[in-house]
Amino acid sequence: MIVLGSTGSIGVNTLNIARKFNLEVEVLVAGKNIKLLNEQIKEFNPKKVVIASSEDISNVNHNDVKAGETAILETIEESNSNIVVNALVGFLGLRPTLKAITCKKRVALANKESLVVAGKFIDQSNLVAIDSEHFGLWYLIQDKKIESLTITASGGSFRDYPLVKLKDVSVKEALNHPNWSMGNKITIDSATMTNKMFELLEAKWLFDTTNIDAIIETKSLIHAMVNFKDGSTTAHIANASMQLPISYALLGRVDENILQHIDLVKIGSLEFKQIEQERYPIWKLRKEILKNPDLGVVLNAANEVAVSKFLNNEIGFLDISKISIDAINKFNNPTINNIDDIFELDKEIRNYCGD
Ligand SMILES: NC(=O)C1=CN([C@@H]2O[C@H](COP(=O)(O)OP(=O)(O)OC[C@H]3O[C@@H](n4cnc5c(N)ncnc54)[C@H](OP(=O)(O)O)[C@@H]3O)[C@@H](O)[C@H]2O)C=CC1
Ligand SMILES: CC(=O)[C@@H](O)[C@H](O)COP(=O)(O)O
Ligand SMILES: [Mn+2]
Repeated sequence: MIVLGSTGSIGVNTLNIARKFNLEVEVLVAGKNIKLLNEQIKEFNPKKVVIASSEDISNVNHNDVKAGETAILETIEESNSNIVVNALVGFLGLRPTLKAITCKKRVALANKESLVVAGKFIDQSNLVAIDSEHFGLWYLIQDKKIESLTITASGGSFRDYPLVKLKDVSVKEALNHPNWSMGNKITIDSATMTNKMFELLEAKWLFDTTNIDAIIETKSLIHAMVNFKDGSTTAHIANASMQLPISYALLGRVDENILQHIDLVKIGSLEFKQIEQERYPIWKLRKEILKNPDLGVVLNAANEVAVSKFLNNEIGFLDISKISIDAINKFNNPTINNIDDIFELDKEIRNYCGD
């Protein structure tokens, strides 16, 4: 397989599954974490390696190392592997997703931003999403009449903070997710609830419905629920680990044990809450965005600029959602007729948001 983003949270979990099931790793793609990449090279012996910047090539212990986005695309094209795990973060993941599809490879897609911005142009016939909630939905959906889908949110790092404190929170506090250990960008997206907005769009494209909502389940043990026409609701319950969704994406079917079952008696109780707009202002956009999914391009670009500024201590936490909402108000009716329009609009919005 090809692992794009091998040194990240999903990348490392993917390699844990590759180790467990003895899967061959043909290509590793990473960014700046050369130390971890070298350890992965030693263990998995890939044929090719691609990194973000040519400056780091001499530090990589491999004789076939290339750098940059074009090298990622060429390497996908030249590889023999049938499966591409896309665990890159952000808009950067879109071109590799499109390339892997064009090359008729199976795409194990953690890079949800690909679907958020370009869902309507993405051929899903050989694509599996790696996202805990969507895995849960897939697991639950059966051949019965469905009324609606529900995904859960943890509520993120500031779920229990007094609202008045939110304007002064630090980057360190924002990166302290209550239940999941993930990369920085998605952890901030969880804290603003933008991750859940992305996931509604992701679900819209994956399951072809806008009859989908989210609620907070504070322990992240229930990942998704399906409400059937007959009045029953089923829930997907599993420990908070990405190893199960990744295993299914890589293997198709899993009969071995991957996770420990949850001991409900030990857990004792679960708590559910509404997603409140006062704490998560981005949630005001929910109906508008589901009605016009092309707005995913606007939300994604503005959010990427804002999250990067926040992580660099250039703006406060509450400014992230303000920047996204402002961009949605400004570009409220985008025209997207083809994939090139997405790249154009993405650039325009980044400019507008001061990238
Ligand atoms: N983490 C999770 O549990 C979940 C994540 N996702 C989605 O999966 C995707 C990945 O998330 P996550 O693993 O948390 O993110 P991380 O930030 O942990 O990992 C991102 C990976 O991309 C690499 N990378 C970044 N920039 C470049 C570049 N220019 N060229 C090559 N490689 C690059 C990083 O390299 P390096 O670190 O070496 O710089 C790292 O390997 C996101 O879209 C996220 O929304 C979805 C569900 C759950
Ligand atoms: C693990 C996973 O799928 C993440 O997308 C997770 O859902 C993030 O947590 P939040 O529920 O806080 O957004
Ligand atoms: Mn998720």
